[in-house]
Amino acid sequence: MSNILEVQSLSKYYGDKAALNDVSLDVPKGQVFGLLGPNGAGKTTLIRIINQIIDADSGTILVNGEKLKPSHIKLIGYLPEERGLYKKMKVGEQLLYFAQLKGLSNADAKKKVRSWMDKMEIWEWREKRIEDLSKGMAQKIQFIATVIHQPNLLILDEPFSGFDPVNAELIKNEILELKDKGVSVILSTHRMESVELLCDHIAMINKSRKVLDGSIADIRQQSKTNQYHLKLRGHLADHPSNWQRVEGNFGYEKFLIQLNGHSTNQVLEEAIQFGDILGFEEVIPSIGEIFIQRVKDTDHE
Ligand SMILES: Nc1ncnc2c1ncn2[C@@H]1O[C@H](COP(=O)(O)OP(=O)(O)OP(=O)(O)O)[C@@H](O)[C@H]1O
Repeated sequence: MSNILEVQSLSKYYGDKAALNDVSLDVPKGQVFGLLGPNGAGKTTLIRIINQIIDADSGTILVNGEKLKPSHIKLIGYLPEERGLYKKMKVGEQLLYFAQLKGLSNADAKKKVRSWMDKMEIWEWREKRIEDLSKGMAQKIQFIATVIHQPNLLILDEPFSGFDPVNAELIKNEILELKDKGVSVILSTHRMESVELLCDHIAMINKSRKVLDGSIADIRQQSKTNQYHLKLRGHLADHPSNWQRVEGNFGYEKFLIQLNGHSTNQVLEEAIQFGDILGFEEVIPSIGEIFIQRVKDTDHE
């Protein structure tokens, strides 16, 4: 599979403080790529360099195998964390303006504005000024402004902020629909449940360096620690000392068990003696848990 974006040994300093330190990553075509990291890690700096808002001190960026150049801006749709709409401008005019700015003809821009506004069921807002919209409504307009010119690469910085759960779901589905059409997406967010739902691949930056990179499936598999959850019916008067009780209500008890050289069958043979087994499954850390662990690990390195 080819990459839409390749970042090679990118560094950026503010004074003598590194915002990005020798960061390299490949964004595969047609995937949702999660760019994660704690506050101040360097994500926005990287995104701004890709969008040619600021320059790197060293390193290279390739878009579709070509060195980053001004004409690439039209291939990219960027939703910045700080939204930038003109407050006094009317919704319809504003979307037309953004579409034309990104190279669409007047006729094409009009068609696209109409179809996106219909799709999002907001055509009746076209005469409203941005300053008269709620935060969530304005976010919808900003999302349309980001995708209206049919970019090949979408860079979305916290795209769900300000949305209620219904609209967040709508935006999530739009992102997946765009992915189905072949659009590549870089998603930067602190919402780990969105990362699990949407991303195929993630990279994590901590303190200006890349500290994790891989497919979600591989990263979760590699983060396993040989632990299992065992659920038994009822209330147990006694249990082995190496079982850690993690939950117990509603007529069952749940334990965390570290295999420690035993096989899963051996654990189950022992468990049968304590009661009716309701469940037994491997503990696979969530991306949120992996994130926290990785930050702790690399903070101490
Ligand atoms: N214009 C600037 N001048 C000086 N330092 C800056 C500037 N922009 C960013 N930095 C510093 O660079 C580092 C990386 O910041 P950046 O905004 O890229 O982080 P981030 O990962 O996007 O964080 P967040 O999740 O909080 O948005 C931080 O230490 C920040 O203080």
